[in-house]
Amino acid sequence: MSWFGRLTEGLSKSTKKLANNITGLATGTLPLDEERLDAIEEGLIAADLGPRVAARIRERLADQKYAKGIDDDGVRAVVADEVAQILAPVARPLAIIRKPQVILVVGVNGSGKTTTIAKLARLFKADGKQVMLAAGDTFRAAAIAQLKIWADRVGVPIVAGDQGGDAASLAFDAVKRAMDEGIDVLIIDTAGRLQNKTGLMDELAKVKRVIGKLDPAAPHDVLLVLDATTGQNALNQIEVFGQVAGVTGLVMTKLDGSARGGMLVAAAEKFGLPIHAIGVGEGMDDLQPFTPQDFAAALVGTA
Ligand SMILES: Nc1nc2c(ncn2[C@@H]2O[C@H](COP(=O)(O)OP(=O)(O)OP(=O)(O)O)[C@@H](O)[C@H]2O)c(=O)[nH]1
Repeated sequence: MSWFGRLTEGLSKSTKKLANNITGLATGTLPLDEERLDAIEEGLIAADLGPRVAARIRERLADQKYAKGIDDDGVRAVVADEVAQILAPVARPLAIIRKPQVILVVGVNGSGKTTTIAKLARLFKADGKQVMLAAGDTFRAAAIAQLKIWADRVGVPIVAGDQGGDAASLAFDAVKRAMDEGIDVLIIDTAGRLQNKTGLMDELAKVKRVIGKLDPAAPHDVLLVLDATTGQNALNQIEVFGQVAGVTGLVMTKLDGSARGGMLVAAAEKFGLPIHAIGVGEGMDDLQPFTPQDFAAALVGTA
């Protein structure tokens, strides 16, 4: 199946929810009165697009241009167009422009961090880059073991230590090795214990400080992996990790398991952070960069 096909299929729960919320509110040739505009705005909020995006769309629908009336397809077209406009500045693949480019990957446990690292490694490798992984979640033995399995499957080297080891010194060793071995992209996993915010903050700050000794500009990217099924909670995570780790970009996983895909639009509008890739399934090919128009058309069902 094509990426667009997988995107459409993956987003189907979110599309259905959005359609249910805004269909039948603009029938006939009547102008959109306040009541209908209210209902559409509420429907968009209930589909997780967030109050600010909903208000923007309402404003456009209330525009004089539509005074003669608009039908459901017309409403959908406006929603899709606005969504595409909001996503346009943030839908950006992660560009590899340094050598080595050091990417720190953060996020709570279970968000899809490990598999995202593997999928990104595969994408970069397919692009001809030399990729290396570092098992920086030294807190859990399972995280180290999992990342080793993925490194093996993707066919890239990995720097790993023992459980309980110092994440910063492991990251330092990995950056050093990447420099010595002419690696293009180093992807460093990190622990995701959000429940212990101070510990996490200290650890991430130390990792950044220590690798900064080898390359003051490193890490060049701090990627936050978010689980779309967590809805509003994902927005909170952007705030918390933004403060703790200085997030530079997002990857949103599990859009296929969620009816809350509208949240990606809310996140884009609220934070303006680049969204480098989205995940719409468990398969290795199910994580990809995306185009705003395709995402909007798939989400709103105008494709
Ligand atoms: N349906 C679906 N599942 C996904 C997606 N991305 C990741 N997963 C699954 O989510 C589960 C958790 O992913 P991991 O990569 O292990 O998550 P993690 O954040 O590293 O979790 P821990 O290793 O437990 O910290 C796995 O079963 C993945 O296959 C996605 O886009 N869609």
